[in-house]
Amino acid sequence: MKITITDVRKRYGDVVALDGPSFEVPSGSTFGVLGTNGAGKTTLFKLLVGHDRPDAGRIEVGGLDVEAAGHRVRERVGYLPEHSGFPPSMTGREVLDVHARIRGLADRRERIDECLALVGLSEAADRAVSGYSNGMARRLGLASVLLSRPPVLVLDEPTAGLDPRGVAAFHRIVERIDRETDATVVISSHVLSEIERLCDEVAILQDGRLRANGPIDDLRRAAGDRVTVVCRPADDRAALLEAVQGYGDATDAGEEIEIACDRADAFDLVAALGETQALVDSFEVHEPGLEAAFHDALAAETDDEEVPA
Ligand SMILES: Nc1ncnc2c1ncn2[C@@H]1O[C@H](COP(=O)(O)OP(=O)(O)OP(=O)(O)O)[C@@H](O)[C@H]1O
Repeated sequence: MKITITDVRKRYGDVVALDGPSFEVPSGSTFGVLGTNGAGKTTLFKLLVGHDRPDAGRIEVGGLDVEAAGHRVRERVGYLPEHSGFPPSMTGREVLDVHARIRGLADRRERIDECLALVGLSEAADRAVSGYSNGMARRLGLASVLLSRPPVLVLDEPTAGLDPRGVAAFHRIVERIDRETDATVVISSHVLSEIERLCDEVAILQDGRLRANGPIDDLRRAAGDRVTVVCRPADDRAALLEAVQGYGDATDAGEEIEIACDRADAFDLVAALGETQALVDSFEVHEPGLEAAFHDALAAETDDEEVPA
């Protein structure tokens, strides 16, 4: 089910939370909304699921206007908010039973079992939620969203605060949903690698504005002229930093030094590193990823701001 966002604006007092982004989420895609803190991701999701109204602009889900069609849109969209809580004394199964009853599901028992299995909570289903880890609670939240098989899933920073195992488990579930259903899945995150792993397309927001959007492969290709050379210094890191000056933007990244440079300059840099072997233990050249596209998108904005009106 396609989602269309057109020139959506939202203010909270003096704060402009959304400043007119327009983009489409293709039907059946797994779509990432990427942005730093305060970029407007949660605001956009609240408008998308009808929990709040835009000041201007329009959002359509499968051709239905969210503002005009209210509850008909909410039936189509399963929303996992950034923070959700459950009554701690209830078991996971009881929580899902309440949600299933509210939605009037006919095949309640079977569907609850299916959703528990899908999120890997079958064995923990009859334990009190108070004993669940953060990761289990998030997966229970996802199960509650999946119960009514909504054609659109909106997941707001679903892995925030989870440990690496919890993140990996959540990712596997999203990948399975992507493989096995036609659902359109919209996920927000500020973790680039997560979006890169899970999503086909992305919209990058900053300060409420759309900075870039499209298939991740296209954004990567657009950023393709930049590569990152990562060096592990021998003893004298200051001398190495000095030696790489002029080839690109060098960053002291803990144990390593990263030099972001044009592909054309990378050859000269690698040759120079070869000549200064005493300074370098090892180096690698990294091809551009979504990270390069993200930084390009944000840097383009900084450049715009530097142009006098
Ligand atoms: N109810 C509100 N009242 C006042 N300001 C708000 C409200 N909700 C959001 N904002 C502001 O709007 C801007 C966008 O916030 P939003 O929560 O949508 O960003 P976000 O991208 O989800 O950020 P995060 O990654 O930190 O969750 C921020 O400056 C935020 O402080």
